[in-house]
Amino acid sequence: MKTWLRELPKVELHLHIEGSLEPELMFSLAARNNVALPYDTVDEVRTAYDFSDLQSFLNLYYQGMRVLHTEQDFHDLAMAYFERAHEEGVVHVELSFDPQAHLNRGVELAVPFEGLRRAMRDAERRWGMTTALIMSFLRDRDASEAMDVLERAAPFYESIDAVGLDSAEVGNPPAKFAAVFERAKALGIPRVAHAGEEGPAAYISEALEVLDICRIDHGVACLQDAELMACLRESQIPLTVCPLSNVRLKVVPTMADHPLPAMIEQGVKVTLNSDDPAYFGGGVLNNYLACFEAFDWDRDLFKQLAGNAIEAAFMPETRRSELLERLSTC
Ligand code: HPA
Ligand SMILES: [Zn+2]
Repeated sequence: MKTWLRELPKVELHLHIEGSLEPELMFSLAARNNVALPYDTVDEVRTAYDFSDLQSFLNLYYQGMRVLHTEQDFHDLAMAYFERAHEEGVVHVELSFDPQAHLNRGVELAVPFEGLRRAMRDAERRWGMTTALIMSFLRDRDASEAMDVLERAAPFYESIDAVGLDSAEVGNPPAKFAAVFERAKALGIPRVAHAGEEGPAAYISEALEVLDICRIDHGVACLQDAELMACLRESQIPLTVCPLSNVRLKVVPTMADHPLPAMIEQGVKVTLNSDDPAYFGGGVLNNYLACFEAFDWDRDLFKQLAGNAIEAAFMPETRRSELLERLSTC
């Protein structure tokens, strides 16, 4: 099954590229850019990755990304991830990044855009891997800052496949960003948002109603609300679920407690993703394997989930047909 899962053509829809920064690369970029780290060894970094909730993770996530300064740094970060993903049988990656977390420490918008875009072109050339780019807003900062970033990103609109919403959820409901998402819609940019990770089911409903999103990131709180469940079942809006992330951030106590089986049983369109692979125990394949170990799912179910991700992806229809065809022969 492990070999079969590796060979299954997998699509990743929920990946924070800054969360793919492995400690080894963190040290080499720190040396390259003369950034002091509060750790002496790679092992010390890994030991620090013991989180009690989303905020305790975010503190280290924002600290770690301070080693990223140049276009080349963002390129190298993304290429290192694409190479690992390729080895895991991932054929399409939708990576999100947090421009505000870089702007706020003096790294201009063009730096991540150009570094990531170059890596995306290189991944396509080297492995035939297709990719999409999601520009995410930090929900724990003012909406006016997000609006400003959206306007300043005008030279890069051709490079943006969607906008997203991430960071500390509780107390920062989707409606706070209504105007920003309305502006993105007017610009013709698709929209996704984290909702129902640590926050309540009401945030998922609000994100759907107020932000007019086409995908929900996480969404694991949906079972709290029967009306929302009926809406998710009928609309078949995709949810990008990240099971290992949910365990590491104590959204659920263990894999065995994860709501994924109940969500699938009740007809919700779910996909499996890694979120922040360097911090949460691995990439997409490890998330598939963890589900196999916890739930003993059969090949048909994994094919259904991989197919959901292909259907939910931002990709040309020719590529979608090609991947669905490949999946059907697995
Ligand atoms: O898991 C996450 N949740 C919210 N924001 C994030 N930003 C990076 N990872 C995450
Ligand atoms: Zn996320």
